[in-house]
Amino acid sequence: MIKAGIVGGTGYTGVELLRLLVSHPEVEVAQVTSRSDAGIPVADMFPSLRGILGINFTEPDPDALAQCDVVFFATPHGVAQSQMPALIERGVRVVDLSADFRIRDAALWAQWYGQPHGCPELIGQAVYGLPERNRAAIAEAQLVACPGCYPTATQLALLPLLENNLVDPSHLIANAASGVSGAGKQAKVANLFAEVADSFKAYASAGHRHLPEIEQGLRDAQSEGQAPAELTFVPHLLPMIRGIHVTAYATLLGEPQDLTALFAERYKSEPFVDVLPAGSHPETRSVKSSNMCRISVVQPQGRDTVVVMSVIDNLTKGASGQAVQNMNIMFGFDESAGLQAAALLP
Ligand SMILES: NC(=O)C1=CN([C@@H]2O[C@H](COP(=O)(O)OP(=O)(O)OC[C@H]3O[C@@H](n4cnc5c(N)ncnc54)[C@H](OP(=O)(O)O)[C@@H]3O)[C@@H](O)[C@H]2O)C=CC1
Ligand SMILES: CC(=O)N[C@@H](CCC(=O)OP(=O)(O)O)C(=O)O
Repeated sequence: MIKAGIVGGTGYTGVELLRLLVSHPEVEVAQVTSRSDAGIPVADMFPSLRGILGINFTEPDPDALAQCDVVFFATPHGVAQSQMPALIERGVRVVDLSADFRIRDAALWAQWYGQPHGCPELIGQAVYGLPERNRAAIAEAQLVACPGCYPTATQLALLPLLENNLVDPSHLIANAASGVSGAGKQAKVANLFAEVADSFKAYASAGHRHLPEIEQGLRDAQSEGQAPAELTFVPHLLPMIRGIHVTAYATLLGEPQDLTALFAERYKSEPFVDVLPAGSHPETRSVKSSNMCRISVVQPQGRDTVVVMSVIDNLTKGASGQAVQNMNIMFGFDESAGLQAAALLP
């Protein structure tokens, strides 16, 4: 058994980590932090954990967290940058769910996140935690930067096309839609029930902070000599709690081929990517509370366009489930340990 700590245990990704880790066969949840609720039993805030987890929230304290084998940061951007170095120094392995270490260029990070990077010296150590691309490096890493929710769904939809140089990389498009839990638990008028429950809108269409992260991942997958991947990315807010649906569009180069078969071959050994039969339309409810990404590929007849749809749960494969998957890889556990549950339907 390893001891795990969670910094930011009261938020949406924090409680999703708790849900997954309390039934993980190799993990004891040893510390769960909250500055606002320190001293309160975790199960008082989350009654679904009554009788399952008997510890209290604590203040984030590096000395106490350093007793853990792994610490998850489920905190807003900027927090891991300041609190993580004390743990890295002491040999603790860290899985960061925030965007702090996802982008390799500190200046680019500062530009999109509106603040200077607080710990540029650790960026080079961080491994981008998309197992479908970086499994071997994740296994060796001390610091894993989990991908964002939109970047997970979008990259899994487009990577096979770019890895095989099958599409024009300079005109990629992704329309994405997320449930409201993607915005986190902190109170904001824009996320009130009456503001979101009966409406649908795009946001950040001129440039969302996930764009540089997605383009970095897509460019890493390209072979040398190709024009760098450029994406038009438009996120939308869906009137539901959890789930992401991405529809990606690209222009095919070369002769037509069976792209569903190509995607199925690419992901055949992946425990958490399911390529659906051609003509399917993946539904967010088919992945709700599960770590699965479901993908379908459409080739409209007589066109040189390919459309790829992908769905994930933003809190599971888009955040905490992928964080647990990364921990499993880092510690040599079965990659699916604690993650086998099927989706909640309907
Ligand atoms: N929601 C989602 O779908 C996804 C979120 N993420 C990322 O994961 C991270 C967490 O997101 P989410 O759970 O939604 O956020 P929430 O706002 O729901 O929760 C944030 C948590 O961090 C704690 N916290 C805030 N400031 C500090 C601080 N300075 N030091 C220590 N703890 C702090 C809060 O507790 P307290 O204030 O009591 O200490 C709270 O528990 C974010 O970086 C987010 O962008 C990634 C993928 C998807
Ligand atoms: C609906 C909503 O607001 N979604 C968030 C993205 C989700 C998220 O938390 O982003 P990270 O994965 O980078 O942490 C947003 O658009 O900023």
